[in-house]
Amino acid sequence: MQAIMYYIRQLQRLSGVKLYLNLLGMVISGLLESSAVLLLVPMLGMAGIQLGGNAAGIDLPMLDFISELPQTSALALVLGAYVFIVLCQNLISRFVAIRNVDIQQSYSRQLRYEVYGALLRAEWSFFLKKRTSDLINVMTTELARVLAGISSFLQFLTSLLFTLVQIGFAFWLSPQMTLAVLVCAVLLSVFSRRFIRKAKRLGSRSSELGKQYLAGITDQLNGIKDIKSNNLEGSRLSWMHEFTDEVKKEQLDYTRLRTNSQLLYKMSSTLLIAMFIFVSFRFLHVEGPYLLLVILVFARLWPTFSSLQTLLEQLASVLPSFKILQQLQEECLQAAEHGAHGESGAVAAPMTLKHGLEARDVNFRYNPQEENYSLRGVDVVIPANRMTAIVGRSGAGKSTLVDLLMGLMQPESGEILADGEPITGERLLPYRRSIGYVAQDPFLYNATIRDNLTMIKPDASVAELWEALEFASSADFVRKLPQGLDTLLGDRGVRLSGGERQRLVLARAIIRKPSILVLDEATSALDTENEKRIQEALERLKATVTVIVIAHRLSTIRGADQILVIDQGRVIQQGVYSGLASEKGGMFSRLLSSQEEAM
Ligand SMILES: Nc1ncnc2c1ncn2[C@@H]1O[C@H](COP(=O)(O)OP(=O)(O)OP(=O)(O)O)[C@@H](O)[C@H]1O
Repeated sequence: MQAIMYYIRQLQRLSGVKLYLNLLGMVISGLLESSAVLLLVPMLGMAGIQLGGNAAGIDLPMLDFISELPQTSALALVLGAYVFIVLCQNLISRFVAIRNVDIQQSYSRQLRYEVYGALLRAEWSFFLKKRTSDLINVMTTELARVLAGISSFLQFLTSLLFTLVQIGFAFWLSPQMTLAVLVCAVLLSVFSRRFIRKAKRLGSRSSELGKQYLAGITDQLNGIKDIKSNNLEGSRLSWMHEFTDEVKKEQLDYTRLRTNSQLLYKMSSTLLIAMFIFVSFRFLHVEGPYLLLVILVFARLWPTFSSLQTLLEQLASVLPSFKILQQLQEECLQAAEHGAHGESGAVAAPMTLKHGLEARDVNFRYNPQEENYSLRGVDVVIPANRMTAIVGRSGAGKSTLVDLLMGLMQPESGEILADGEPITGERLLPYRRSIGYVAQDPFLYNATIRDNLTMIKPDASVAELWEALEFASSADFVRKLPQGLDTLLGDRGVRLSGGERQRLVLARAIIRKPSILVLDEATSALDTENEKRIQEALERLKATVTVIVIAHRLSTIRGADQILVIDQGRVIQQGVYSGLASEKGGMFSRLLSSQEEAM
């Protein structure tokens, strides 16, 4: 309940008085509906059924004048009033329904924006610990369930107010009857608490199933090539079969729960009406009109209790989603990067690296509970406007060092300095803005080539776009594409080869004219000719840009000003290509000879 209240308070802050006006509108609508029903009393009276008078305990002096009118005029008046009240009630209902959607959609927009903003502000290590599919699940399914829950909560509040109005009317018609109905309702609600507890349990199961489904299906569709080439279709289908069976069971359980609780309310209402009529008739000897009143009070009141119960069950079933969303927001807040973009989304101006980067006695491990460190006592200086290459065996710690140098993660101990100052706090984002990065697995958005490039520099001119493409040796193939810069990439557009993707990502990294360019295996998928052209371009660039490359193909780093050799998280050799190659028995010369043997 605490989690629900957290989001309701947010909604209240966002919608302010509008929310209360809407609730008031709902109450007025309820009042009008009840008074329309109340008009049945004189109408029935005119039709010869005497509900008024002492027998039924109803006194409507304000309607006495009707009986003094000629019968036709009286009937026309009553019917006209009835139509007018129903019209007003419906107009208010319509207005309230539209306002409700307005309030809920504004809040939905705000909540999505807030949660996504919190996610984007979280540091990189937060994402390393999370499954992407779990985050997608929270951003889609769980968030939608929370919004549906808020809608149920507002409906619950409205129904509650409406029920109070109905109780007021019923009390006026017959206090004893109303009290009796209320006592029965309270007894039943105590008994129905187990339905609510069960709905909550089913809600948790439903959330867990949703999470599992998204994780499974994302994993399998990402690995579809592996599935097809290894002929795993059958086993994947049986996974789907088992999973859908679980979903079916869960849905059936929830439907059973809902229908059981509805059955209980319906049967109890029928039984109670029968009992009241029997007792009134047999022992209290009351008249027919009073019996009609019993039915009227029950018929108006009992469905509102029943709908309150349904709404409570709905609310209980989405309660776990409120907790999941709140937990994610709290985790994001704890993992927020210092100086991360504020609400306005304003971006920091990039810094220019003048002297260089330094890792000072850096130790790092991904999991503080584990003994193994990915980096140990790393002490290196990376001079500005030079090319530094990082080499080593697979799993040596190259990408980890680069991630720390980019300020994506913070060392467990030691410091990363840019021009002698730690890259923490307010300096982090301006520093990160000064970096152009090309990852091992180049990522392009499902958008046009132009959009992919201008995403990094929105004000880039066409000439600048082509300059970056020339640099990355991709201008020729982009020119040949049917729509050139406006060619759509990705699932719905052109599929590029691994090498073409790498070159486009390199063009994107360079377009901002970064002060630091980080290439993590960025030319691994290129043919020799394109790789050579990029090497030459990098050679020209390094006078003005600090270039850091991770390379497996050692032939590509001959021109590097400095090579760092890493093994088991330590920097074990440092120097220029020729010097390291001549250190016999060293790791670098061993890597070199194993590559020469492989050629
Ligand atoms: N997200 C992670 N969580 C836990 N351990 C990790 C994670 N990423 C890397 N490691 C571990 O840290 C060590 C260094 O990994 P890193 O990716 O830096 O190596 P690398 O030299 O870049 O390897 P490769 O050349 O294969 O990319 C490895 O032992 C690896 O298992």
